[in-house]
Amino acid sequence: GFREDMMPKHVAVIMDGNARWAKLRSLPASAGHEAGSRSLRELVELCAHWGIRVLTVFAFSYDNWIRPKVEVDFLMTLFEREIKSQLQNFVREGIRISVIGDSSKLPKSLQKLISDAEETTKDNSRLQLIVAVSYSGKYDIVQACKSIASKVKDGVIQLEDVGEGLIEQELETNCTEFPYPDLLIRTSGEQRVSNFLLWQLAYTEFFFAEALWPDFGKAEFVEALESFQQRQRRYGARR
Ligand SMILES: CC(C)CCOP(=O)(O)OP(=O)(O)O
Ligand SMILES: [Mg+2]
Repeated sequence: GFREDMMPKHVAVIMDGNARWAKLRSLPASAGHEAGSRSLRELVELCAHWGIRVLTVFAFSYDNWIRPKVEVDFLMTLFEREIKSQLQNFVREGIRISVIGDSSKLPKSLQKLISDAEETTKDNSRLQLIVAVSYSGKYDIVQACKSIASKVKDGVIQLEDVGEGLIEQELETNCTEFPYPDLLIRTSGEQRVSNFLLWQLAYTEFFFAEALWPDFGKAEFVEALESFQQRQRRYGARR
């Protein structure tokens, strides 16, 4: 079993395998994404129950825009439906929702829904759910560099002010007091980062699960947490 007093503060998840899950059942990808949304609801509940402070999920990468329009449109409507249906639950449970990524490409209605949901839940402090939508880790670092460069150019900050803390403040994960995931889980057997969080994963423990995302439930999450608690994190020191 795992110890509830040694929980990771911040868990990040690359939710992968929805389409394969659907294909195995001769269903369309949309059925896989529907099933995947149920997995996410369950994981949010478990994280809140176990006192995990931040859960960051990769819901749609910037690269996913190249998918068939019918699938992208479905995912956008799924995001809207899920935010609408979960908002009161988040308010009741003390869950804050934040969205990171290039929102300019999202439907205007979804952009509005996101900013309203972020505003409505901004003071909730039990669990922060950060949903990466149209997100790219490299883009996040580029936009932070541009912001810092323009501040130096305008004399707002000096060159010697540029350090890890300033970059942390300029990245899109500046919406949380715990920007560095302790544990990254990727499902479906893939073992890569896929341009998710990059700077933030500097000392993160990785756990790769064989389960397809719709099949990732409590038992699979417990297995990842137990593995995490076996790890001896050294941050560069000798054993
Ligand atoms: C959009 C993203 C959460 C979808 C994850 O599942 P997927 O569509 O990549 O599924 P496959 O890896 O099985 O193709
Ligand atoms: Mg995939």
